[in-house]
This record gives sequence, C-alpha cells and structure tokens, in this order.
Amino acid sequence: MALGIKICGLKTDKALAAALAGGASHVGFIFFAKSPRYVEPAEAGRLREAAIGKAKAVAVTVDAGDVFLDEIVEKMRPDMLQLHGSETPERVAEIKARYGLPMMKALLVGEAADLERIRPFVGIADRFLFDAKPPKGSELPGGNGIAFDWRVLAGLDAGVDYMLSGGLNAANIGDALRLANPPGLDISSGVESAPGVKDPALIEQFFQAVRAARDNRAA
Ligand SMILES: O=C(O)c1ccccc1NCC(=O)[C@H](O)[C@H](O)COP(=O)(O)O
Repeated sequence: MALGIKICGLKTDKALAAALAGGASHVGFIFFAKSPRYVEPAEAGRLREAAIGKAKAVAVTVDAGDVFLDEIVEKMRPDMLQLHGSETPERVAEIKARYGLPMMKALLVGEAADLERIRPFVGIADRFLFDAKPPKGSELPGGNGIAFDWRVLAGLDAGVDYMLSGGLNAANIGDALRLANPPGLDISSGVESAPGVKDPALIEQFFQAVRAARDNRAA
C-alpha cells in the first residue's frame, strides 16, 4: 500500500514545490493564529492551486467556529479538514455534514490507553492523526517537534487509517516505520530551519530518508 505523506505548515511557494516534488500525498496549512506557521485563508487558497491533481490540501484548525471555518472553506477550498483541538465526535459530525469534506481528527498520544479515545470517532472521522502531547507551557497543540512512543501503535486495529505525527525527521523516520508501520506520516518542524520556516533541502532529505528506510525493509 502507498505510504501517505503530509508535509504540514506550508507558507511559501518554494516549500510547497519541494513537498510536491518529493511526492507528498497531502500538504497542510495551519489556521491557528498563535502558530508561526499561520497563513491567511486567501493566501492558502493561492498556494494550494499548485497542489491540484498532485496532493490533497488539508486545512488544519483548532476548535474553530463556523464563521472561521466558512471563511477557510470558501477561500482555501481544502480537500480535507484536520481538526486538531478538543472537538467532540458530535462536533466532527456537524462539521463533516456542513462542508461535505473528509475529516482527519487529531488525537494526542502519550501512552497506549490514549488510543482508546478513537472509539467514539470511528465511523465519523475519515482518518486519524496521532500526535504527541505538547510540552507543558506550549501554546501550540501541534507542531512542537516532539515524538511519542511509537510502539504503542503496534496494538492498533489494522483497519484504523491514520497518520503518524510528532517529532518526525530524516534521522528517526527509519525507526518510526519499523516500530509502527503506519499507513501515513505527517511532518512539520522536522523539515524547518527555524520555527515556521520550511527548508526545501530538509524536505527533500526527508523524502530520501523515507525511501531509503522502505528500500531497506523490502531488501
Ligand atoms: O504546526 C502547528 O503550528 C500547529 C498548530 C496548531 C495546531 C496544529 C499544528 N500542527 C499540526 C500538524 O499536523 C503538525 O504537522 C503535527 O503537529 C506535527 O508537528 P511536528 O512535531 O512539528 O512535526
């Protein structure tokens, strides 16, 4: 099965071009004002044009209200919404019905028991994104460059479609693939030279590292 790869927190044409050149299946845009990766919905709408027919454009929101979601959907025209806050299953269902878009629900993982939280979202969320819990004091629910213990994913039902996220980079992706064998990957700060500054060379290195790790496993 093809491994989905989402490069998240894109803000520039160059970074987006590097993500697409590497073969990203998804490109993510952040709509959380405190994030160094924040983009205006209209600018994300301009950027995402380059991804049409190549990768799915994902709008990442955090407990957003309908007015902001309306603006994002109208101006950016996402292929998918990623809900990265404390949205309930009812709220996810409401948003899904309002926009008719696939929903990726982010859940924060520290230990195996946290995976129980997927249950009420099954049949509502189209995909999950498992991210690490933010460190104390962080204002960001995601994009913290922190990994969780990937081994907890080994016990997950094989039918659960998810992206592994949190602290991935070119150096650790081999271990992540070996320990969790996820159907998808998501990366943000691991391909940045500074918070919010994507580095096209690091993006390219990440894709190379993924390919090398997969070739090693197949050999
Ligand atoms: O990246 C952000 O700034 C962000 C802010 C608020 C909510 C979500 C955010 N990111 C969501 C993502 O999908 C990130 O790619 C994910 O958290 C992994 O980030 P990283 O650990 O830096 O690779």
